Amino acid sequence: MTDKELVERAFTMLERSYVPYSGFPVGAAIECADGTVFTGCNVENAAYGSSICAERTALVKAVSEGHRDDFVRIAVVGNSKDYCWPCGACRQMLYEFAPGLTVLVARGDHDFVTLPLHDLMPHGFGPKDLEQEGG
Ligand SMILES: O=c1ccn([C@H]2C[C@H](O)[C@@H](CO)O2)c(=O)[nH]1
Ligand SMILES: [Zn+2]
Repeated sequence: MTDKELVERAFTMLERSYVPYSGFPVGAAIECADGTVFTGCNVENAAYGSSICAERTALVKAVSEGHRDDFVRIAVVGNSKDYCWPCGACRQMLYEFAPGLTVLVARGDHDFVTLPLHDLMPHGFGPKDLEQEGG
C-alpha cells in the first residue's frame, strides 16, 4: 500500500466520527508489518474528557487484536485547513508501541506530510525508561 493509499483509508473514516461537540472529525489508519490496516475515528462524549481520538481508536483496535511491535505507518487526517497533527496523548500512546513509527499527517485538501514519530516526540518517555533506576 502506498502512503497515499493509507491516507485515503484514513479519509474514509471521517464519516464514522462521532463529533457532536467539536464538529471536528478525524480519521486514522495504522498499518502493521504484515500489511494489516486498522482504522479509527474520534468518538466524543457528553463528558468531554472521556472522548477518544482517531489515532488511539486505531491503535487500541490493533493492540487488542494482538499487534505489538509491528507497526510501520499511521495516517492521521482531518477536514482541516492545516495539517491534523496528533495531540500529545496520541503521540505518547503511539510512542509506547512504535517509537520508530512513520506518521503521515493530512489536511482537508488531502495533501500530506511524512515524518518520523521521533520528530513529534523527541526525548519521549517510554517502557525503557522504567527499566532504569537511580540517576
Ligand atoms: O490528532 C487528533 C486531534 C484531535 N482529535 C479529536 C479530538 C476531538 O474529538 C476533536 C477536537 O479536538 O478532534 C483527534 O481525534 N486526533
Ligand atoms: Zn489525540
